[in-house]
Parts: sequence; structure tokens; C-alpha cells
Amino acid sequence: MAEDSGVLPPKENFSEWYNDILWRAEIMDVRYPVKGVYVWYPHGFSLRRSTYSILRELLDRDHEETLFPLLIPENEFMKEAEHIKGFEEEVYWVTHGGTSELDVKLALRPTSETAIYPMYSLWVRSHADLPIKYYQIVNTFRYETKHTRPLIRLREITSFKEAHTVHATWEDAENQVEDAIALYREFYDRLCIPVIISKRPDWDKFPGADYTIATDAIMPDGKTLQVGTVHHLGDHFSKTFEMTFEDENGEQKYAFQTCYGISERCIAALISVHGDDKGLVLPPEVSPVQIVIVPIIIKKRAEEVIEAAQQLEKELKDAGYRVKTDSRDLRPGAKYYHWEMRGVPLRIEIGPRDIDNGVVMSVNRYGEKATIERDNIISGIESRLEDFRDSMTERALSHAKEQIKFASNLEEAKEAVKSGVAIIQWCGSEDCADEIEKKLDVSVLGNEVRLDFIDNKEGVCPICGKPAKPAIVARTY
Ligand SMILES: Nc1ncnc2c1ncn2[C@@H]1O[C@H](COS(=O)(=O)NC(=O)[C@@H](N)CS)[C@@H](O)[C@H]1O
Ligand SMILES: [Zn+2]
Repeated sequence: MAEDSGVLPPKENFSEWYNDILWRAEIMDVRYPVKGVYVWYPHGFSLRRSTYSILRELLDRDHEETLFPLLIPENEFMKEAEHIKGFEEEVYWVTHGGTSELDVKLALRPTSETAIYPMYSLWVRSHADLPIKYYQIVNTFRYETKHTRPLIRLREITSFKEAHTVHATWEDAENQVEDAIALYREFYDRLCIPVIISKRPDWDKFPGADYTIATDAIMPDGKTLQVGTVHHLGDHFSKTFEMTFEDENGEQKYAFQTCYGISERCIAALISVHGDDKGLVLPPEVSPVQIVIVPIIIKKRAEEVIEAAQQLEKELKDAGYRVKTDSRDLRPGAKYYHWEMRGVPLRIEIGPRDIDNGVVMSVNRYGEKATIERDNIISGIESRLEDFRDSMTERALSHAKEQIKFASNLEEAKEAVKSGVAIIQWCGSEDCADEIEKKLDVSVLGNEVRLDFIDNKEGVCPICGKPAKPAIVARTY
């Protein structure tokens, strides 16, 4: 599909680099004739599958996966006032079945609260039924009017993981919020992506929620990407949907809820945070191809080298690795270019001299070489992949730390947000946030920032002079 002609723009031209890499690394084809809707190439789909299997692994520890309908009847969708206000401009409606008009129009789920909670209301009877911890991974639809962008701002979100939990008390739901945050942190650690966790200001919380805790990644252009959110829903939705349970004393009580979502923005962050001028750089755990074997064919011993490569591929496959041998009739450099573009973490070169010396040459995606004894190839490969993953994490973390700057005044903050996130003092008032957003052309992303190198020491708001706490501000996607 993607011809290896032309050159990927340098990553510092991030917007062009991002658009180019989506087709050169065969992630997505953006030519589908509906705005904000895109097609997964098989390579991209394999990356999606490995990434979401990590998410499922973490969720399946104490959640159960379910599947609810896509279509939501208008009367259910319109029940929760806040929720409607938040989504009425974004929801798609189905009004006809064939040529006949539907008597009740149906929403395409923008998120599934109003599909799920009427059913939860039937299922929740007693405190013994609680907690409920279900999730689904589905496509959702939002009529985004801002600039749409593949993986980042879609009209069809193809990989929307949404968890919806039900609890007996507000505190139980609050503990669930903390569990969800820990799960998100672990998920992004597995993807070697540094994230900033903070509490969104009230005017930015999820429609119908008590509060929202967000997870933000910092993109190469310094703008942040919200890559996950956790919402404490209080009892707003349970009152709307009559979700009550009989408590230990036989009294009817409204339940308390949380919901938390991640979309394919996690893939956008994976591509953007780790990629470089040569293409994708992927953590071994999610890379569609983990190892590519490139036989170094010298005429007189070609047979022997091909045979050695096939034997090696078989051993690696039997050990469970996703491995390919590139024996195309191309010069080695063209092969290296092809697999580096696709983010393959480790390349194994094998030629006559290596066979004679009982070794193979391994080159990781950062170009770091090391020979591996042929006799303990599996443990050699395993440690090379682990070291590579660790260096991915270190590189991403040190880069993120450069992109996060303390600002003791708005001038410093204005400078800092050109390349990333500024940490400023903010009193928490909406008026001061408006002032800050106008002056700096940023978003006040939130406070109660959870970063180990930030001490949440009291300060003074640069606008009103009142006592303040650290908050993060940045340009955003
Ligand atoms: N148009 C979009 N394209 C891609 N990802 C999106 C889009 N809109 C939201 N997201 C992602 O989906 C996450 C969850 O969406 S949300 O509106 O914040 N939360 C919910 O919908 C809740 N019901 C949690 S399940 C967001 O944090 C964001 O990362
Ligand atoms: Zn203030």
C-alpha cells in the first residue's frame, strides 16, 4: 500500500510528519469519503489490537466486558439535563428505517450512559448486587465541529473503551475513581508514555459529573492531548434513571457511579511521543512486528544464509515473538528503511561471518548494535527488547520533563507554553482562569496535579493575588 518513495518530513514539522506517517507506516487511510471517519490499515489495526489487549488485561482483573446497543431512543437520551446540554450539538440521529420515518428517533451513542443506565436500573436491586464494574470497547459517534484529525478528533471514535461502575456510597465511587486513575497510569506506563494527571476545572468536567480527573500527554509540538478521563458521577444519573438498591437496613437508596473512557487517542500519543525522523518507534509489547531478520546474502553462501535465517525465524516464532524475515531482492539499506518506518524494535542481521562465529548482529530501532550468541538467542533477544523498552521510557520521560516548566509569572508561562506545559499558581476561580486563558491563549487544564516532581505548595494567584495552588496550563488538541 504505502510505496517507500519520498521522504518523511522531519518530526519538528509535527503536523506534516504526523499526516505522512499515518500512511507511510500503514496505520490509517484518511481518504474515506466521510469527514472525521478513517480506515484502519492492517498494520495499524494490529497495533490497535495489541494496545487494547493491554487495556483489557488490566480491566479484566476486576471488571467484566459487556456490549450495549449502538442506538439510543430519544426519550432515554434526553433524560439527564446536563448530559443533553453537553452533547446536544454532537449527537447523530437516525430518523428513518428504510423509507419509513421512525416513530422514535434514535441517537448514535456519543457515549453510552443513556444506553446502559436504564438497564443498570433493571439490574440493581440490592446492595448485594453492588459494585457493578462493566466496560465495553465500541465505536461511538460525535459530530465534532472543530478541526477533525485521524486518531485525535474523530466523528466516529472506533476504539472507545468506556467503563461504567455502580456503588453503594459516594466514597466507594471515589475509591473506584482512584482505582481507575491507577489503571490508566499503569496502561500508559506499559506504552512508555508519560502522562500528567490533574483535576479538570468544574466548567470542563464531564456533563452530569461531580468531578473529572483527566490524563494528558504532551505532544511533540508542546500541545497536550487528553488521553483519558475518569468521572465521579455522584448520584445524578442514578436519580435520573431511578437506579435504587435496598441497603442492609432494607431502605431504598440511590446508587453512586463512575465512568471512565479512553479512545484511540492512546494510539495517537504512542505514534507522536515515540516516533522520530525515520518513522514509528514502538514498544516491543505492542509492535505488530517485534523482530525483523535481514539475511546478508553473499553469492557463494546464499543457500546457507537463507537456511540459517529460516531456522532462526522458526525458533523465534516458537518462542512466541512476532517475527518476519525480509528476503526481498532489495539492498539491505532499503530493507532497514522499510522496517524502521514501521517501528520494528529489533533487527537481526545474519551473514556468513556471523554463522562462522556462532553469533547474530542485533540492531535496535535507535541504531544501537550488539552481537548475540546464537546458542542463547532467546534470552539474548529478550534482554535486548527489555533494554530497548526501558530506553524508550527514559527518553520519553526526560523529554516530557523538558516540556513541563514552572512559571513564577505569566510572562514565564507565555514562554513555557510555546513548547509544552506551564505550571502556574491559580486560585481556582473561573474569572482568573478566563484572564489567564485570554492572556496566554491557553487552556487551564486543571489543578490537584499528580506529578512526583511537583510539591503542591501554596502560592499566590498571578491575577487576583489570593492564595493559590499549582495548576497546569497549555495549548491543547
Ligand atoms: N472526538 C473524539 N475523538 C477521539 N477521542 C475522543 C473524542 N472525544 C473524546 N475523546 C476521548 O475520549 C475520552 C472519553 O470521553 S469523555 O467525553 O471525556 N468521557 C466520556 O465519554 C465518559 N462517558 C467516560 S466513558 C476523552 O478523554 C478523550 O480522550
Ligand atoms: Zn485568582
